Amino acid sequence: MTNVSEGNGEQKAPSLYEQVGGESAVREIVDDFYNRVLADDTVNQFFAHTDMEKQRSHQTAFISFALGGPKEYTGRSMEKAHAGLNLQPEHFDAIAKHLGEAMANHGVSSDGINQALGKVATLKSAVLYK
Ligand code: HEM
Repeated sequence: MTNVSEGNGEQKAPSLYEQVGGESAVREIVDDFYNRVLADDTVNQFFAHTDMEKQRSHQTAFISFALGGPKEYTGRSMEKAHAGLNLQPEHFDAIAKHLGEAMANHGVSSDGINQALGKVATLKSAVLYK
C-alpha cells in the first residue's frame, strides 16, 4: 500500500473530512488556503511557474490528505513531486500555518486543526530538502 490515505476497514468516528462538512466545505477551505499561499512571499515563488490547474491540484491534495478525505492521490511520490525545490522547514511551516488559518476561518475546531496539522507533519521528511 503506497497511497497516502488511511485504510478504512472498520466503522469508526466520523473522519475529520466529514466533521468539517464534506466536499463543499473542503472546496471553500481549498480556495481560502490557495489565496493565502499565493499572497505569502515566503512560499509563493515556488508556484511562480506552476500552472493554475496544478496549483489547485496541489492545494486540494494537501487539504484532502490533511483531512483524511475520500480522494486518493495517485500522482508522483511526495519525494518526486518536490524534487529540485529544496524546501526548507520555514516553507513547510508557512504552508502548515495557512492550512490552520484557512480551517479556523471555516469553523474547524482547534482539535480538528491539530489533528490535520499532525497528519501533514508526517510528510515533512518526504518533502523537505529534495
Ligand atoms: C504535507 C505536505 C505537502 C503535500 C501533501 C504536498 C502535495 C503535493 C502534490 C500532490 C504535488 C503534485 C501536484 C501535481 O503534480 O499535480 C506537489 C507538488 C508541488 N508542491 Fe507540494 N505538498 C506538500 C508540501 C509542499 C510545500 C511545503 C511546498 C512549498 C512551499 C510545496 C510546493 C510544491 C510545488 C512548487 C510543487 C510542484 C508543482 C509543479 O509541478 O509545478 N509543497 N505537492
